[in-house]
Amino acid sequence: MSSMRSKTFYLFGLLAALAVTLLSPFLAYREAQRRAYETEAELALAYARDVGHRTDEAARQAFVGIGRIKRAGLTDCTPEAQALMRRIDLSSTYLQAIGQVRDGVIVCSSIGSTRMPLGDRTFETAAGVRVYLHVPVDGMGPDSLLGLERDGYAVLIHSDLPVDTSGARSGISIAIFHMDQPANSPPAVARGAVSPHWRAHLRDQRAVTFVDDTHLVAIVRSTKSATVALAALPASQLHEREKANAWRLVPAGLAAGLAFAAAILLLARRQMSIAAALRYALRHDEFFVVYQPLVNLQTGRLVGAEALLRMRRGTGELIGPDLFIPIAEENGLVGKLTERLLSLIARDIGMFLSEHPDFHIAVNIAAADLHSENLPSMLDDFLARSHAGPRNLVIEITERAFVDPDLARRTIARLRERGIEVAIDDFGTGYSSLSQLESLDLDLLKIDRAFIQSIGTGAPTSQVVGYIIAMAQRIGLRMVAEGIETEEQASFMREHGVDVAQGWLFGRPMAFDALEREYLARQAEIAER
Ligand SMILES: Nc1nc2c(ncn2[C@@H]2O[C@H](COP(=O)(O)O[C@H]3[C@@H](O)[C@H](n4cnc5c(=O)[nH]c(N)nc54)O[C@@H]3COP(=O)(O)O)[C@@H](O)[C@H]2O)c(=O)[nH]1
Repeated sequence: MSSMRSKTFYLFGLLAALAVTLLSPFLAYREAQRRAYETEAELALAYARDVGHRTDEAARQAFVGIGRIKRAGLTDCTPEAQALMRRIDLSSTYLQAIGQVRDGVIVCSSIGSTRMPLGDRTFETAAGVRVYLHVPVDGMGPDSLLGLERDGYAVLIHSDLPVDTSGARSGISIAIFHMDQPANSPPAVARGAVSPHWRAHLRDQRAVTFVDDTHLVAIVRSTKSATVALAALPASQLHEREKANAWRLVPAGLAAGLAFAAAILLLARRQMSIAAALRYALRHDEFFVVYQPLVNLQTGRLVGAEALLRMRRGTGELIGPDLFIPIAEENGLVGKLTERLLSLIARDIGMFLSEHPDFHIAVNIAAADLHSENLPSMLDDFLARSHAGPRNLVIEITERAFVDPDLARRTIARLRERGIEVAIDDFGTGYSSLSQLESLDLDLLKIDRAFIQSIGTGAPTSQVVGYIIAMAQRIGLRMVAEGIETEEQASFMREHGVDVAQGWLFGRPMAFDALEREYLARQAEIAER
């Protein structure tokens, strides 16, 4: 069953690796397309904005010019009026001519007294501006000049000026529409192929980009005049850029995908090989136990030790419980490990516990142990073999192991009936609430290392340790502070009424012989005081 689980895990790893390998070129290609679109659309928008600015500037010059003549009150084609028209014309960059209009004909202008018919009016804007898109002038094409007439005056603008974006991409199409032109009518001014239907894509937006069959189109609405400017790049240029991006990104994506897939496979294989190594280690006695001192913070006495399992492979490689306990749990091996742990402790300690009834060994058990019917009898066996009393043993259960609180409560009750004390380990890292904690009927609470390390740092979690202590005191739990590394942390705990501490300040996990020597040395030191 357990080897079945690791095989399933490996199979999942294999499938995940395959999916990543197949997906990565596809995702890289999508990314190449996205980036190409982003770059080309940005470029088209820049052209459209440039055309929009030119259009606004041309309109501004036209209406400022007309306004100046009107304000001067020079209504007839007097020499002063024509001189003013010339000055306006010369000082503007977009106007070809400005003149006075009568019945659709310029009767005099900045370029003289030659009469110039404006031709057929194309449309009239809501603001009362008459727009002539094809002003007929001898020697110029029909679409060369654009006329704008208001209040009896007109300006002529060369149609190329607003749409002449120098240095523009080859194949670019540019157009200007007036908002008052009927839908689907051709643009007011255009360069290159422009579909009248593109304008409808803008709807109520300020700017829009889209791709149709032939072009990538950008349309921008002016904030200053009732016009929209459009720039369209050939779709073939977009596809060229997609291809260029894809040549760079797809191999990189594939390489990253393969590396990721290899990492998944390696992890899956390692999981499988650790599971296999665990089974082998159980058969070939590759486990040993180290003991970390538990010290009374008031007296300095060594009151117990936490037993911590280690695995040393035949190659000498040391594997820590952080790695093998979760894999043992996944592979249904944790019960066997706990059994081995207890028998190793019994072998290490000999008669020590029976000779030191005040000393206890703290043993970690996993969720599966908590739910196992065998646990109490396993502990009874251990106590009997060690000639120890129930007070010589403390069971540490992590908060995360309480997956089934009712079952946990029953097991805890069975242990406490025997006189074995039970501690909640790593408190604060799970989701136990105060009421849950109370209902579990525990003896001890181990404050997690993470909270201890935040003491004196000013981090938000540094407050939490005070709340945990107050809560434990309120429900009558004794406390053990784990991971004490500095004198400051130890003093904090002492001052806050925490009885027992564990951590590198007092000693790292060690062999039982070393622990025994440490115990005797401390006892002698205390006796001498
Ligand atoms: N179910 C079982 N779980 C076990 C068993 N043996 C260990 N474990 C659990 O594995 C986790 C890692 O344990 P370990 O690598 O042994 O680390 C312990 C200490 O070495 C470490 N520690 C102690 N003091 C300090 C310190 O001052 N600084 C620091 N950085 N680390 C310190 O903490 C670990 C003990 O933690 P805890 O048990 O929460 O008191 C760990 O979760 C073990 O519980 C086993 O046999 N079965």
